[in-house]
Amino acid sequence: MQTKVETTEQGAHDTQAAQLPQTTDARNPGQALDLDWVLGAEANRSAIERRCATLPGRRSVKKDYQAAWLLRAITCIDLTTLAGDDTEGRVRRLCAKALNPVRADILDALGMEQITTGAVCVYHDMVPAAVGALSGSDVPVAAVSTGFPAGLSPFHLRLAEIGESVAAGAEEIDIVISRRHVLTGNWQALYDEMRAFRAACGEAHVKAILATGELGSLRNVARASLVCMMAGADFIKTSTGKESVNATLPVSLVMIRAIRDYHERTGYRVGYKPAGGISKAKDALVYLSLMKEELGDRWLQPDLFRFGASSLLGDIERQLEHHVTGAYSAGWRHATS
Ligand SMILES: O=C[C@H](O)COP(=O)(O)O
Repeated sequence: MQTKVETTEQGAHDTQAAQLPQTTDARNPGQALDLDWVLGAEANRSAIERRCATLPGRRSVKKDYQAAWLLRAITCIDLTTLAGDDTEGRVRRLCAKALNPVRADILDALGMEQITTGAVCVYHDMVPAAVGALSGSDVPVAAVSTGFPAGLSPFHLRLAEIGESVAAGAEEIDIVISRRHVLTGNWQALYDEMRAFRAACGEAHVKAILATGELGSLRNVARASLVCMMAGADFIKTSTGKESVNATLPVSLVMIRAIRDYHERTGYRVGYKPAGGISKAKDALVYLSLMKEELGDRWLQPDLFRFGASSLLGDIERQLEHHVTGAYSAGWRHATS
């Protein structure tokens, strides 16, 4: 029997392409824990910091393009309130803002239809108020569960909390991982925990909060990102917003490259959510351009990218108003709740 032998360079490329997994829009099912892959993940801090240092200084998009990017950023916000003094009234006001994030006259001037934020993100107790306020819309409620923000409540209670949030109508669950599993290199324990959280979520999508400010090194961030994706995370998220260091560009680059690696090896796209301390429109533009450069346009959609932010929307709306009127209004005019 004759076998076809590839002799041309193109033939070699075709063979290589045939070996790559097909990209799919299906939900990431996860896979077995691959420790060789995890332990092979490294992060060169100085190269990462050099790359990130070039980002904010870069000429950014201007005028109408900038307005379009800012509107896109709004559609990717998980509009968040995670405060001990949250009330149902505050959550209802936040939901009203999520449904109408930009004033009609500004949208008219930009020639845009109504948009919404990507989701509203609240504590478990506030889920019913948010679900009620958003009913009839496409805006999902995301609940922070599993003993947010420390994630140190008994494991069975963390699983039960997920179940209760889903039963109350949350369509997205932001879980917090046990940092100690990462700090002690217990990747199997992290994988098992994440797998159990994913199973408890059922159809609800799960975002794995790594709390990167508490993981000790960028290498740990890379490894924890891979383990959570292998265990079936739909999104990986930087922070709770409660750590002393939250979303940063170097951490983002490491996580985004882990997402790229996972996609190249498995064909599954996992989403990215930087969270905590992102409050300026210009920072949002930097994150969007980082996503575009590292992962491509497909990751600029709300099903694959979210900002976890409580005050970003106000600054974006202020910048859009300036774009339309030429004047800046006071920041307090753009409060979100
Ligand atoms: O997940 C979202 C964060 O808790 C929001 O943090 P932020 O209040 O600093 O925007």
